[in-house]
Amino acid sequence: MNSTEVYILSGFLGSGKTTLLKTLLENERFLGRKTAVMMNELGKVSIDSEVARDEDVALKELLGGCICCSIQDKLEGQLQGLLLNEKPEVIYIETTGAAHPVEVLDAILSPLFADQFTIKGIVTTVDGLRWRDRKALSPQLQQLLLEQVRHADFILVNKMDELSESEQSKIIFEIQAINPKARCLLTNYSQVSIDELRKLTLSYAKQTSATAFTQQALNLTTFVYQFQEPVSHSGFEDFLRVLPETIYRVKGYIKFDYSSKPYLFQYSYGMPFYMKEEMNLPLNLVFIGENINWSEIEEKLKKLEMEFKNQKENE
Ligand SMILES: Nc1nc2c(ncn2[C@@H]2O[C@H](COP(=O)(O)OP(=O)(O)OP(=O)(O)O)[C@@H](O)[C@H]2O)c(=O)[nH]1
Repeated sequence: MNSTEVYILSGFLGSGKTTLLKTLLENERFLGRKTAVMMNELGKVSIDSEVARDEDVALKELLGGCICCSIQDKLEGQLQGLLLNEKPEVIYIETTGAAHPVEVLDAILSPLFADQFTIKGIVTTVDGLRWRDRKALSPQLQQLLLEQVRHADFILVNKMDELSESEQSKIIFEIQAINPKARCLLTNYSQVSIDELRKLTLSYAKQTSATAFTQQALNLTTFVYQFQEPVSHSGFEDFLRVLPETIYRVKGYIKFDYSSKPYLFQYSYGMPFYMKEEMNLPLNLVFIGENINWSEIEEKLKKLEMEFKNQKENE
């Protein structure tokens, strides 16, 4: 099955995410791809959704909370519904301006279907004026602006028309200093070509050295491991003990040597958590991290599975 491309549109309130979505949907209409949109708004009533009122675009709205915290479960259900019923080739997820990028990725990557996605990247719009005057914001909001820039893979410094040339270069300089890996573009009304975005890739895939070389280096990356076998619990604990600190999140289902049912496993900033499940679920483990060599992680997990298999054969 072809995997669905997913783009996360992040950015502060009023920075131009909906305008960007409009641009992208126009591009998609031209390309003729089956497109779906998920919009998340903090309020109970959607204001922006008419952007996607096109019979060719499947639209899901998540209202009344932020996907990165209060309505994660609802998001999972809606994404699964979209995948099953609409089978889109591409999904655009517009987050609320208050969302933190790591938490959004976390919310989207359900172990039930993460292997059906190719997360292409986090596209962040920055309101140039807001950035210029950011010192007037509360420290928390300044921090959120910074985090949205730091974790982005593609940054649109928007509302260029409102800035002088020297302000434009100063902002680009500041943003590139915070996130040198992201592509950074100055835009008016979030005008960007979809071809530029399609060059992004955030999900780990086995790469030949040639493709790895041409691919853009990204900050946050994701990786899905599919277990074929149970593993030893103590071996898995050893694996966790030496996980790099920049793996922020691991979640999914895992089977241990002593139980026929899988466990839901959650790991957040160094803390593991296990809960026994009553039914068999796909044994996918989803990882989110920064600057990680995922092939090393993959090798270690494979080794754990092999060890269990060999041990069983010797019994
Ligand atoms: N002057 C100027 N205005 C812009 C530009 N891009 C967007 N806007 C305007 O800025 C306002 C906010 O744009 P949106 O695209 O709705 O921003 P958003 O990030 O979706 O906003 P929220 O949904 O509130 O988070 C709208 O009135 C846009 O027309 C730009 O490049 N220049």
